[in-house]
Amino acid sequence: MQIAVPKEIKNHEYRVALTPTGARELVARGHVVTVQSGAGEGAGFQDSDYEAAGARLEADVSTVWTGAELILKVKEPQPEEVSRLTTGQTLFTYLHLAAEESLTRGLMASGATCIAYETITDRQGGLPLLAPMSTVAGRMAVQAGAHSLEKAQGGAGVLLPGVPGVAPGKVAVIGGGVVGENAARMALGLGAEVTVLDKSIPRLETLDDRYQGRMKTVFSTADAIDEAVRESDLIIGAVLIPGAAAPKLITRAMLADMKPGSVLVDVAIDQGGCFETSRATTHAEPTYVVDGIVHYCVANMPGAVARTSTQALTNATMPFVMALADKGWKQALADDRHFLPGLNVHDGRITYAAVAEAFGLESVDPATLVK
Ligand SMILES: NC(=O)C1=CN([C@@H]2O[C@H](COP(=O)(O)OP(=O)(O)OC[C@H]3O[C@@H](n4cnc5c(N)ncnc54)[C@H](O)[C@@H]3O)[C@@H](O)[C@H]2O)C=CC1
Ligand SMILES: CC(=O)C(=O)O
Ligand SMILES: [Mg+2]
Repeated sequence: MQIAVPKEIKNHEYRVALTPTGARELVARGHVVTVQSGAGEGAGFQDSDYEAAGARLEADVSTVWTGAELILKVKEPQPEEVSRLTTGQTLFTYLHLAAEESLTRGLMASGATCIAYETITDRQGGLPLLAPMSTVAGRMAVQAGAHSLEKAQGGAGVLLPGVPGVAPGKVAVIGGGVVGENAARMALGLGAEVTVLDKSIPRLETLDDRYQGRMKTVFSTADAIDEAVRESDLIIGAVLIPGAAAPKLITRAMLADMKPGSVLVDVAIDQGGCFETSRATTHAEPTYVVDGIVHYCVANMPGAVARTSTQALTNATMPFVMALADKGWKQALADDRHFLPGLNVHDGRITYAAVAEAFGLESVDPATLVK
C-alpha cells in the first residue's frame, strides 16, 4: 500500500504520525512509505532517519497527498488538507468532529474514508489511542495551570504547593478519567490540595483506592461544581462523553463566584470545551482572561512535548496502522470490533452516531459498510 506521512501544519504542532521505527516495520511488510521532508524534525527525527528506515522523502506536499492510499496524521486536517483529500483515500488521525461542523462537512464532501484515533475502543472500555495523549495532556495541565497562576500571566499569584506557614493552592479536576487522573496525580505531587469530580462511582472508587484518600473524590453534581468554583485556585476540565460535544459545566455567570485570578484549564476543548467561556487557543497564545479568570484552552497540548508524545502515540497507533496497511480499511475494521467505532466518515456519510447527533445529521452503522 502507498502510505503518506505529511508534516503537521496546525499551530505549534511538532508531532509526527510515524516514527522511523514504524516506517521500517511498514517497509519490511512491502508497503511504500512517503514522508514529507521535515515531518519528523519537531519530534527529533531527521529525514535521514526515515531514509535509513527505507521510506521515501518528498519535499512537495501535493505529491505527498496525491499518491497516497493511506494518510497518517496526528491532528484533524486543516482546511487546506481537507481540500487535498479525495475519494478512495483513507485518513487515520485525531478528528474530534463533534466540535467542528465545517470540518465534518468538508470530510463528507471529500468522499474519503476517515478513521479517528479517539473513538477506537478496547476490551476494558477505554479509548486506547486517546489514552496516551490524555496522559500527556493531563500531566501538562497542571504545569500550564501553575504557570497561569503567576501574576505576569494574569493569575492570582498563588504558588500551588504553598510554603511552610502558607497553605497550598486548591485544585479541582472535573472528570476523573485518563486526563483527570494524570492531572490530579501531578497536582498531588506538587503538594496542592486536590479534589476530583466524576459522574462515575466506579471511577471515583478506583481513584480513592489508588491514592488512598490523598485526593478528595466527589460525585459530580451542579452543587459540587458550584463549590469547586468558589473554592479552587485552579480548575481543570477533563470530562468526556466519547465522540460527543463536551457538556458546559461552568457558565459565564459562575465566573463571578471564582476568586479573581483563578485559572481554568479546559483540556476537553478538543471536544468543544466544558466551560461556556472556553475557546480554542494555540501554543503561540495559550491563554486569555474573561471576567478576571485566566483561561488556558490549547487543543493540541501534547504537540508541545512532541518527542515524548510522538513516541507514546505511535506505540499505540502502530498495530492499527499495520492492520490498515496489510488488509485495507474494510477488512481491518471488519476483523476488529474495537477498531470499527474509529470509522467516523465514509464516502460522504457520517458513521459515528454522536457526531451526526451533534449536527442534526443522519448516521450509518459502520458495521453495514464492512460486511
Ligand atoms: N487539549 C488537548 O490537547 C487534549 C485533550 N484531550 C481531551 O480530554 C478529554 C478527556 O479525555 P480522557 O480523560 O481521555 O477521557 P476519559 O473517558 O478517560 O475520562 C472522561 C471522564 O469524564 C467523566 N465525566 C463525564 N461527564 C462528566 C461530568 N458531567 N462531570 C464529571 N465527570 C464527567 C467520565 O465519567 C470519565 O471518567 C477529551 O475530550 C479528550 O479528547 C485529550 C488529550 C489532549
Ligand atoms: C488528543 C488530541 O487531540 C491531541 O493529542 O492533540
Ligand atoms: Mg481540534
